Amino acid sequence: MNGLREQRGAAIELSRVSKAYGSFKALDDISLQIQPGEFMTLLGPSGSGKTTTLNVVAGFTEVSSGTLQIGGSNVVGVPAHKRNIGVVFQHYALFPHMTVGRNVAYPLRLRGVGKAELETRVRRALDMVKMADFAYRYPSELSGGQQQRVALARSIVFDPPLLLMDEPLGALDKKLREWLQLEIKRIHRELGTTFVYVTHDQEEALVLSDRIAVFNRGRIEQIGTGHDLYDAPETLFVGRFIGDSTVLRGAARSDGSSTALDVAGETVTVPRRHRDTDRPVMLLRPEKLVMRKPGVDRSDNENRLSGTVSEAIYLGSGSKYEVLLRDGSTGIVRSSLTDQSFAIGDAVELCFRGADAKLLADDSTADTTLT
Ligand SMILES: Nc1ncnc2c1ncn2[C@@H]1O[C@H](COP(=O)(O)OP(=O)(O)OP(=O)(O)O)[C@@H](O)[C@H]1O
Repeated sequence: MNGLREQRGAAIELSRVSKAYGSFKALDDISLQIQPGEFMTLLGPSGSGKTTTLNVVAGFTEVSSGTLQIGGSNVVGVPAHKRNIGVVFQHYALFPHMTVGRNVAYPLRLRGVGKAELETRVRRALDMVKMADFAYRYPSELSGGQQQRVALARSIVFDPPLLLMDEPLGALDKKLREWLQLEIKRIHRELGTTFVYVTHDQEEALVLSDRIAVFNRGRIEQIGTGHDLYDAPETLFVGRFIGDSTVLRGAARSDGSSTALDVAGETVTVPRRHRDTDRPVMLLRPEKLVMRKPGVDRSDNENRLSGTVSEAIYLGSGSKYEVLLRDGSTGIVRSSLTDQSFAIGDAVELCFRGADAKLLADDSTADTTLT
């Protein structure tokens, strides 16, 4: 038997996978490569295809077209129970009539593992999720978070090279969720197993993942590290889904090396050309915007937009402000404790350097699909 620590993760490769239900495409030509031992999160709004993708990998859903390899082997057509994958769902699905110990031992019994080895492995899996003291309890005697830790122990006890988790923390309160996120991260590090994790919560995705695949309407919009997605979103949907953002729209003009937008009579400029085919928008992260009282001097290459503070949210370490712009859209600014503070109703200017704005193609689905 290999120790848990020596377990290597499996590589996964989905290539041009589609899944249709009648004329509806739940997955529309998805390609995704996951490295051995990687923590990959599938992130997106409800109905975007995350669970369908996970179910395809698990073998619970067959693809309509495309290929799927796990550990270098083609597994299309291989039934779920022959794929040797650990799975954890949102609802704990422990057997209520079995103790914690027997629940965790179950996958080993199925595999005919002998008593001595079974006991060692169950103990080790329960140790890993810090539930060793609960081996003789029944699921009904555990809290939701404890049940989910037992479900996790049951899914790793047979050393699967791949662990799939579908919103495993979705039913838990925020504090517990944040603590278990760190536990899952630690377990991933200790095991070296490949983890594929489904969530609609972008903060959770940022905390956990090596890389994130952002889903929208059955397609993957972008795959990258949290840093890539925040700093260099390739689409407006990704820019809006990850982190806070201000989106500026208006009639566009390009003069070869720069693009200007007319936002309700105020012109803002970025030093880049947009693609001729695009209706361009500018996306700004809160930390790239500076809020000032109107009329304060500015540097030459600074853009400014007038607005009115519509919301002030105290965050402890600073404040977050929403600013109603002239065109009716909302700007989002973050300020630190040392900055000047503003009150709702204050007239302000939002200032930014053109180089700090992302120029992206407009996409009408980007606003409506936020969760
Ligand atoms: N068996 C099915 N028959 C018909 N449509 C389905 C079936 N399973 C899923 N769908 C549809 O496929 C789309 C993708 O569903 P999926 O469960 O993958 O979304 P999701 O991103 O995981 O969403 P959620 O976060 O709400 O679980 C949805 O529109 C869903 O209604």
